Amino acid sequence: MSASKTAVVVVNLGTPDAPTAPAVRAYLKEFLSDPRVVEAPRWLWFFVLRLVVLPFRPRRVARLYASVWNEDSPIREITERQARELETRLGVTVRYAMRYGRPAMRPLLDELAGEGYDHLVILPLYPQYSGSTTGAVADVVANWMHGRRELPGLSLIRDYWEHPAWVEAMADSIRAFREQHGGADKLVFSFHGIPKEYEDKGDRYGERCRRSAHLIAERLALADDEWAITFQSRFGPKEWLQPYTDKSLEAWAGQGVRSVQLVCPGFSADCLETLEEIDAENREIFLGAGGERFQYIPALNADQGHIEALARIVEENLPKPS
Ligand SMILES: C=CC1=C(C)c2cc3[nH]c(cc4nc(cc5[nH]c(cc1n2)c(C)c5CCC(=O)O)C(CCC(=O)O)=C4C)c(C)c3C=C
Ligand SMILES: [Fe+2]
Ligand SMILES: [Fe+2]
Repeated sequence: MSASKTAVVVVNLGTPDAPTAPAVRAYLKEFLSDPRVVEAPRWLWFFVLRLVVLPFRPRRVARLYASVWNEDSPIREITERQARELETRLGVTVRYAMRYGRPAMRPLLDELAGEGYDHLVILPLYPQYSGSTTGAVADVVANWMHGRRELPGLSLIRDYWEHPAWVEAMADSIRAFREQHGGADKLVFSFHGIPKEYEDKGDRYGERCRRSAHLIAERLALADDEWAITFQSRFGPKEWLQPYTDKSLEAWAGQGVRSVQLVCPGFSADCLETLEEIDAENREIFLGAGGERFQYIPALNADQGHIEALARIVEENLPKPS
């Protein structure tokens, strides 16, 4: 047999095709129907999704998407650039897909198999593993493999929050921002939340986020009172991981914290959740509650330091030459 032919597949969460209510509705229907994302009893969620969420949320969310949309959705534009730059750096085929919406994972896996790739390195672009994100990417790969006669070799990069190259890239990016703009009373590490119940049932995502922030803060030699961890993006009436980003900002402003810098180390690309929820909504909350200066430190996106870190992480997962 000839030497193995490897492709890297980078995957991010997903996004609608357009910033319009019908496109957002189609996207949210696919996304929120995944039991990895919403674990409510199926029969109950079937009705709540169709009668409560999908008739109302898409119109509001489409407006938010429109406020951050460029030629395309930022998360798709950035993921595409990341894949292109990673391919140049690695000298190995790198393609990208979205877990929900387009470009979808399954047709890409079919295409790669058809092109004779017999080893796939799957890199979900979530530094901290959660069943609701990376687990959902793994499901697609597992379902795709089910029943196939010829299987490729497979490396699934489960997470990389502890990898020194990634920690260093995060710290370098924060340091560079602070060298240019100065510091703030508080540096806030804001992570996307998950329902508290998922943690109670064994998802250790929250612990990974906390340890992740500690590693970055340690690298920046920050004192304990100079930084904090919060969780954003609550959805639905149940409790999510705490402390909440919006409530914390409000409370700090009331306690005399004048300036904050927010960074979101769980997001490898800027998207609706960082550009709108953090940089617009939470900015307004903090300044409205008496804060004086709010700065958002962008995600690592396609920065050279990020590409270099991802390349090193992938290299450790490439098959050894025979
Ligand atoms: C309802 C449950 C949700 C869970 C659990 C969840 C986990 C989770 N999500 C991300 C990353 C992203 N989420 C994004 C958008 C988004 N997330 C949810 C819900 C859950 N997320 C919704 C409903 C939406 C869509 C917007 C909205 O209707 O409010 C995005 C942005 C995508 C974009 O198009 O820009 C990202 C990225 C993580 C990391 C995570 C758990 C670890
Ligand atoms: Fe989300
Ligand atoms: Fe959000």
